[in-house]
Amino acid sequence: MDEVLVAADVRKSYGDRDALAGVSLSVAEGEVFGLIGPNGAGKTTLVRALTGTTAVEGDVSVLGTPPTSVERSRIGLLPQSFSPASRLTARELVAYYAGLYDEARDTDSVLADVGLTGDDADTWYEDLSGGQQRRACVAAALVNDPDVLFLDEPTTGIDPAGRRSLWTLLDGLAAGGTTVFLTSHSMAEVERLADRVGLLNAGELVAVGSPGELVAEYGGASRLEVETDATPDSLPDIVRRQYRLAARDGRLVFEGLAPRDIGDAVRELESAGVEYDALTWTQPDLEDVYLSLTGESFEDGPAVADAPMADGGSADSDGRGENGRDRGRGRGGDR
Ligand SMILES: Nc1ncnc2c1ncn2[C@@H]1O[C@H](COP(=O)(O)OP(=O)(O)OP(=O)(O)O)[C@@H](O)[C@H]1O
Repeated sequence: MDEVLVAADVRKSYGDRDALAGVSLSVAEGEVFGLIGPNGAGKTTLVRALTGTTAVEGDVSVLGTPPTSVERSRIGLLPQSFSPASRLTARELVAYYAGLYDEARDTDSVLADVGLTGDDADTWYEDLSGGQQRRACVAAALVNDPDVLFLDEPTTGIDPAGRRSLWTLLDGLAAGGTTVFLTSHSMAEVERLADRVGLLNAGELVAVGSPGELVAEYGGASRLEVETDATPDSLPDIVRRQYRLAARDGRLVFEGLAPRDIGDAVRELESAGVEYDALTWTQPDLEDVYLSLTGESFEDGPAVADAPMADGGSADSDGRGENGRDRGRGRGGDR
């Protein structure tokens, strides 16, 4: 398969700060590549390097040529910060961008793809909600039916249903051969969409692989968490010898417990007279990979995942992301 995006030892510094400290990667045609990493890791700088909107050291090629030489109509870009004229309706905005290309998709059909129909399409940009504005911006990036689509945090501020419909849209585009380079703070989004994921930390790409590969390598083991006052020390020796036990966040944890062994572990607890309020079996996911490789925890603040974002995005109202996992408990230092 052809390599559509190639970065070789890309470096970018601002003063004495290295935004990119020698990043190399390649993305194949039709691949969805998800870039994750903490705030300030260099994700937007890498998108800018790949789109030729900032000068960098090292080699970058897009569709086989330097990014500044690629035919404009073949690239779609949704920057992280995009502030179109506020006194245009969503329809006028998309039509404006359509007019920049010799050939473009039908404005109404692109608006429908992002879920902006009826009155919303004829509402001034400044009067749309934050999520509707983001949808309009996604539509503007799609209108030229690009071969390569760069989306820098595309779903920020978009509600869960809107995110899912956008994910379906991106699935369809990738299936049709569009190469998608996506940055996101939503691990659920990246796990759901990306064929491969790169984790950028302090300007360095510290891991690249499919979500499954990364989870297998860095995600740690599955575990059973028991809400109880019991601690490992309070359990009989025979149980302590048989299981890898830990006490964490006020819970008793059976580390590395496979689903088929849950019943036996619970029977052991009951025969030891342990009282518990709840049991949760957890399989590691991309969030665990992120935490283990960045050393962050979700108690560190709103830097990651679906936590509230400065530009208007927000966590689901109960603080849980799309995968329903509790974001409130810090687990980064646990493994
Ligand atoms: N124009 C600039 N001038 C000076 N420093 C900059 C500039 N753009 C980025 N930086 C710095 O480069 C580093 C990487 O920034 P970048 O925006 O690429 O991070 P990011 O991973 O996209 O962050 P976020 O998740 O917050 O969007 C940061 O330390 C940032 O302060």
